[in-house]
Amino acid sequence: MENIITGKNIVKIYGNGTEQTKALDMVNVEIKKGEFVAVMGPSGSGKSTLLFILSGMDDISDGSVKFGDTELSKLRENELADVRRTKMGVIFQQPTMLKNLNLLDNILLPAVRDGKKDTVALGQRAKALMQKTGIDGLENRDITEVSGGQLQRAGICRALINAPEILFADEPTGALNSKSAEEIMGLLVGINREGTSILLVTHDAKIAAYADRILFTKDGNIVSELPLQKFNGKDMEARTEKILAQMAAVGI
Ligand SMILES: Nc1ncnc2c1ncn2[C@@H]1O[C@H](COP(=O)(O)OP(=O)(O)OP(=O)(O)O)[C@@H](O)[C@H]1O
Repeated sequence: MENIITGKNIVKIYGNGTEQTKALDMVNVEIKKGEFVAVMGPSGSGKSTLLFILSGMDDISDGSVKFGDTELSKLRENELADVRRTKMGVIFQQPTMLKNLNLLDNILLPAVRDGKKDTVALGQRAKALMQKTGIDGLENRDITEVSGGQLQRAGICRALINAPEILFADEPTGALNSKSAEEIMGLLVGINREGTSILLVTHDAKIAAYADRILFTKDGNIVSELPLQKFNGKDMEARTEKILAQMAAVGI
């Protein structure tokens, strides 16, 4: 299978002068098309930095990141913005939605920015995504009038509106109760089955257990990885145990 993301010798240094932090230190990483990869590791080990770098939201200090055959650092700012908006989706712990727009308009925003003119098709796509994620009927709600779980579902719809090739998710269930978290993970598994690659950052082994492969980070490096079978709705406990055992083995 082809790589959707190839990172080589990635170095990320924040700050300058005496106040420098090396957040990533020669990281090599590959994500295959269609893969669902989770990144786990202690606080400050570089998980979010890796997600920011691989999604082009932040630039590297050294090394290279390719999206397919495209070297991200070689793109002009507007070219990178286009790739990010049309081929990548991002969700965070707390979706940042605009307060003066209803849920539907927030979901449509990346497509409107993309200049897509076929508003009927777009409306239908938004409707289908809202149905799939279980928030149809809430189109006209203000973002303050929905639950955290519903807002995260809207965040997923927004991330998928331009049919991205990869979804980056940084602690997407971190603010949710365990039932909502399970439902969101079920949605992500479904999205992955339909072909969208996923890179998920989490500190929770139960959440990482939905992925096909786990990368473990420590002190700015990937120090270990664990391949799993594709999740088929079973063996959740055994998968979680495996992850916890490997974390203990590598001392994280
Ligand atoms: N904008 C920034 N400026 C300076 N240092 C930063 C910045 N962002 C992150 N860092 C530092 O880089 C290192 C890696 O941070 P990062 O947020 O990637 O870790 P993480 O594994 O995602 O942590 P957490 O689980 O706490 O979110 C840490 O030492 C952090 O303090």
